[in-house]
Amino acid sequence: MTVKDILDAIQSPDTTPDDFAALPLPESYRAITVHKDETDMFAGLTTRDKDPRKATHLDDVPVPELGPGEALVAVMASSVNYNSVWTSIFEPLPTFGFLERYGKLSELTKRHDLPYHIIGSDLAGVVLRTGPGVNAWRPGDEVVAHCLSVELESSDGHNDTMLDPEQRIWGFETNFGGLAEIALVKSNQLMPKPQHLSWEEAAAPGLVNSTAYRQLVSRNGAGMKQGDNVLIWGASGGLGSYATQFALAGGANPICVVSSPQKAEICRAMGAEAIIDRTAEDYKFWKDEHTQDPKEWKRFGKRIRELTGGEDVDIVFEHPGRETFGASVYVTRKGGTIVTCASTSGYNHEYDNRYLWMSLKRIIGSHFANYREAWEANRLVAKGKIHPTLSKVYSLEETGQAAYDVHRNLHQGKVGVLCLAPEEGLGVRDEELRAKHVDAINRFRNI
Ligand SMILES: C/C=C/C(=O)SCCNC(=O)CCNC(=O)[C@H](O)C(C)(C)COP(=O)(O)OP(=O)(O)OC[C@H]1O[C@@H](n2cnc3c(N)ncnc32)[C@H](O)[C@@H]1OP(=O)(O)O
Ligand SMILES: NC(=O)C1=CN([C@@H]2O[C@H](COP(=O)(O)OP(=O)(O)OC[C@H]3O[C@@H](n4cnc5c(N)ncnc54)[C@H](OP(=O)(O)O)[C@@H]3O)[C@@H](O)[C@H]2O)C=CC1
Repeated sequence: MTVKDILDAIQSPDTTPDDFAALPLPESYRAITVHKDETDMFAGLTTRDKDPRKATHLDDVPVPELGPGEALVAVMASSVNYNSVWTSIFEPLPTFGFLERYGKLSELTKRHDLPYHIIGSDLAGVVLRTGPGVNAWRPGDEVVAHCLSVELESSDGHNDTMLDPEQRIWGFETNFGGLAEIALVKSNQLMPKPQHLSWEEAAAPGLVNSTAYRQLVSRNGAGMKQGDNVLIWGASGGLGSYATQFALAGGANPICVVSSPQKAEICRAMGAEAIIDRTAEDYKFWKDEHTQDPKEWKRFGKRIRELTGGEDVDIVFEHPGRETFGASVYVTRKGGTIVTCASTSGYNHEYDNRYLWMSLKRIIGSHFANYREAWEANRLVAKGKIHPTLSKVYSLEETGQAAYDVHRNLHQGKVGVLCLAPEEGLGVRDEELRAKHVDAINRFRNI
């Protein structure tokens, strides 16, 4: 039995759930990994010069043992997220420390502590096997997986599963991730695959869509409402392309920050009107490595007021971090919210706290999404209200290049990866819904 037999079963319209359940598992499968004995390979290089193409490998790995509450999924397609960039440049920490810590939790979690880390936090595919105690899913189900892994043995996580002390991001802080032909997930990561999308389209939104939903829409995040002015950094990037769609679909007014006319055009095509090209307008929030320039914050704020008819922003959707955070705090309106989920340009932020406390602003930390939030975000995709922002698709062998593109900000929206799927465009089950939205689905393609 090889993965090819699994692919044949998936591609045959006659395969029944019982047939899937009876398929023997292969001994090994191909997966994108980083290696524990290579975590020092970039010593002395700047972050920019660390090259994911050098650290990622395509390895044959054994199929992991399936535990209670878990599922093995045949991965048709995945996508590159920035967390895989972090893993593959070993910043801010090598992810093997996370695997070691997880491995200490129980006999079963020891499986994750390996000298290789199979990365990737998105997938679209087909359930192959479910472990004891899984009743909601069965072999043959076409699924996507969100990336929240929780144990939920402590009471702490039972109001909001993101607060579980054993909360981890699958494929980043756990092993057996989605950039592979087979993945191991907990069954409470599974969600129905949107039927009008191909495998690679369905795999693209997952992580960023769920994150943007919690960060911007959910009451656990900024709780955006109709009419809010929302400043969105990187508005055509991974997170930003979903934040922009949520703002527009929710009756808010996105102010989209991008770095090229091409990206400005994509935002316009999504329906945004207020757009700032940060490169053309040449904002320099930092005079040097240690000193910010409040005059530049003010120039940026004036530009926002020009675009909004004199209003300041209710919400800033933050993730660039150190480079932009001072400006983000400054331009937020009295009583407004800065909601942050990342620090791409540096995690030691500086801002003038007078503008925070005197104007009663709030900074909210947000991280991924709980199952319910991920489910709601996926439901919006399945209903054709939010669309994938897939621009380019790579083969599994080319994942290093795909991660390099994201690291160097050469990409638009999301970058997809074909795992078992032999070509793009497969897996669409609802042609009618697709036809209704096909232009929006293809908006980011090949630009
Ligand atoms: C979905 C996609 C998401 C993304 O893309 S996010 C972007 C990518 N992710 C990242 O860049 C994050 C990477 N993660 C990290 O950098 C680290 O993960 C953290 C800095 C977040 C945490 O570091 P750590 O070393 O795991 O945690 P500590 O809090 O420093 O814990 C170490 C020891 O310190 C103890 N400790 C924690 N809080 C306190 C406290 N308040 N007072 C005293 N001690 C404390 C702990 O218990 C533990 O102890 P003991 O080593 O003995 O187990
Ligand atoms: N905590 C969580 O749950 C999550 C955290 N993240 C983190 O969020 C960050 C962004 O992820 P994602 O959106 O997928 O990445 P992308 O690279 O796809 O998009 C980010 C965009 O931000 C803009 N940007 C980058 N650097 C700067 C800067 N210095 N100043 C202003 N704008 C900048 C760029 O847009 P442009 O050049 O057009 O301005 C870029 O396209 C990453 O660090 C990632 O790890 C992501 C998902 C979940």
